[in-house]
Amino acid sequence: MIEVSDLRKTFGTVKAVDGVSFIARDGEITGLLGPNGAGKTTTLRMLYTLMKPDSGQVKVDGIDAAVDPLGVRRLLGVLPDARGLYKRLTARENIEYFARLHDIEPARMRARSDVLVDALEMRDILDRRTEGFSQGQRVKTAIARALIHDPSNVILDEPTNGLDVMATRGLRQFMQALKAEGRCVLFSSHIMQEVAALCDRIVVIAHGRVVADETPDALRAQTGETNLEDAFVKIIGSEEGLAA
Ligand SMILES: Nc1ncnc2c1ncn2[C@@H]1O[C@H](COP(=O)(O)OP(=O)(O)OP(=O)(O)O)[C@@H](O)[C@H]1O
Repeated sequence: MIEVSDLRKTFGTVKAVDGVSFIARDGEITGLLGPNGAGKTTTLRMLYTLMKPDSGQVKVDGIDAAVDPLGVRRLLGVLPDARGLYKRLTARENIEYFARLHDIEPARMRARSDVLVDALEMRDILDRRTEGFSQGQRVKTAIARALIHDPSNVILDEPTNGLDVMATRGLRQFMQALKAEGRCVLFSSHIMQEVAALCDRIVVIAHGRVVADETPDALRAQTGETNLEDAFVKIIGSEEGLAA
């Protein structure tokens, strides 16, 4: 479980994250939804301890990220916005390198790698150097690498960015499987349909603030819109009105 309370981060005069609080629960998919520049990536970076918040608290499975950042990292599998593969290495080598960083013994690493490679349908690219990989192939490799230590919490920054329809479908099924395994899955997106199709809970973020935190059905009911995209526009629109 990931608990975020009153998280804040300012860059110069830009309040990128301005008091964000929410809970992402185990066995659920939580979507962080917001327009470009809303503060999603900055929020996620603070969650996975890449960036220090100005204030506020992040807890993963009860561990405070400010007190024990390494402990938190062990509990997280992260697909960062910069996928950051080692391009001279093959997909397999990228995955194995992360396994070694996590001190996973070889037999366990092979077993876990096999599960991920099959689930992500990436056996055909496993022994190719990642240089020249398509977006979808890069995302698959980065996800396999991120989950090699079997983390109970999974954070994915815009996972379907740049993926085609088939790759997106595959990734959605994969995320649903992670949920079915009881993991806490948190991902960011600016695409309403994607969030609607996947999430148990939607945290809408605009101008660095949470403007809604609901189930998809509650979001529709709250805004009086049956179409989630209209609901989203209404929420973001009214927030912009408030901010003006
Ligand atoms: N390192 C940085 N230095 C200066 N400003 C930053 C930095 N990182 C983010 N920002 C600013 O903070 C705000 C939030 O950015 P962020 O990347 O978190 O948004 P986002 O919701 O992830 O957007 P997108 O969907 O476009 O990726 C933006 O105004 C952005 O320009």
